[in-house]
Order: sequence, then C-alpha cells, then structure tokens
Amino acid sequence: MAQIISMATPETRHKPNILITGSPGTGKSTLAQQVAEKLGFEFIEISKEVRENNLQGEFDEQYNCHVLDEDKLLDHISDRMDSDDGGIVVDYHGCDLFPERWFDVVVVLRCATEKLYDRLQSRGYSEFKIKENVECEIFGTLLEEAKESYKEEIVHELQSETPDQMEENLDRICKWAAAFKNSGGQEPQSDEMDQ
Ligand SMILES: Nc1ncnc2c1ncn2[C@@H]1O[C@H](COP(=O)(O)OP(=O)(O)O)[C@@H](O)[C@H]1O
Repeated sequence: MAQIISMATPETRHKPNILITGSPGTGKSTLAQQVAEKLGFEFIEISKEVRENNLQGEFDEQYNCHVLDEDKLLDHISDRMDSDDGGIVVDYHGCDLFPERWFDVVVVLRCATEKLYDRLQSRGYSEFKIKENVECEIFGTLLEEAKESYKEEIVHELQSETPDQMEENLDRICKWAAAFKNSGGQEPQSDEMDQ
C-alpha cells in the first residue's frame, strides 16, 4: 500500500514556511539564519543541503560549479516541506523550482549593484561570475521569477544593503510570522507585512 503523505497548504500549516531568495550576495543566508534563530524555525540553506547530501548534477565548466539536480533536491526536502508543522526558513538564489504550496511568504532581497559587486568580489568570485550575478540583480530576475511563481500578495521585495535594513527585515518577517500563527494559518494582507 503506497504511503499517502498529506501535503500541507497555507491553510493547514501550523507555522509559516518562509522562502528568502535573491541574487547571490544580497544577504539571504545571513538573514535566513537570523530569522530561523529568532523564531526557533528550522533553517534549510539549499546550497549547503546540496553539498552535504550530494544532490549535484553534472559539472558546468563555464560557471566552474556543479549544476543542481532539482529533482534530487525536491525529493530530499519534500517530507519536511510538506509537513503540517511548517516553521521552515529556506534560503536559495532561485524560487520557481519549488512547489507553490510550500511557502506562505517569499522574501526577495535586493542590493545596489556597487555593493553587490564588492560583496561578490570579496567572496572571490571570478569577474565572469560577478558580472552574471550583478546583471541578474540589475534585471530584477529573482523578483520577476518570484512574482511568476507565487501569489503576488505573498511576495515581498526588501532592500538589504545596510545593517539597519537587515534589522528591519528581521523584525518585519518575525512580526508577520507571529501574525500567521494567531490567524490560524490565513495569510495576513500584505499591508500587515509592511507595518
Ligand atoms: N543588510 C546587509 N547590510 C550589510 N551587509 C550585509 C547585509 N546583508 C548581507 N550582508 C553581507 O553581505 C555578504 C553576503 O551575505 P550572504 O548572507 O552570504 O548573502 P547570500 O546568502 O545572499 O549570498 C556577507 O558578508 C554579509 O555580511
């Protein structure tokens, strides 16, 4: 008998699942870690999950890195993401690969290109890789991807250039998560998010 795993939805989830996305270098893992710590949520740093569980696909010479095997990744995290418990913060520089039902809020971090350039340079990226990622930020690729993949009202674009903004972003996401629990799983309107 196949085991039927119930797939949680925003209506059935006890605590919200939060996706923090954005171009590389915009501050996703720093913020996601802080959100998970402050809320006592589980933190899934996708790039770390992929490395530690050998979820890569073939090697891409041009980008000098392995290509993600999306099916392997989704299989690997689906039990946790489909659980009614919720309370998971996911950090990844992509968002259209995940099932829409997995997330109750999608945060897209933005950063001015000059700052982004410096951050990626200090990370030791090649000029080619820096250029690719800065262009992705200029075109707002991740924001477009998020808006195409999730309901507009759960997608929130946050600036992530200064420590103060990091603080504000942490505070806003935690307020919203608290509101989600009190509202019994209904998503508050976006203005509640923007308080
Ligand atoms: N709001 C912010 N203000 C200042 N520095 C930041 C901010 N967010 C991230 N950073 C810095 O930018 C760098 C990249 O952050 P990181 O979280 O690794 O980005 P990502 O996970 O999106 O690649 C780190 O050195 C981090 O300290």
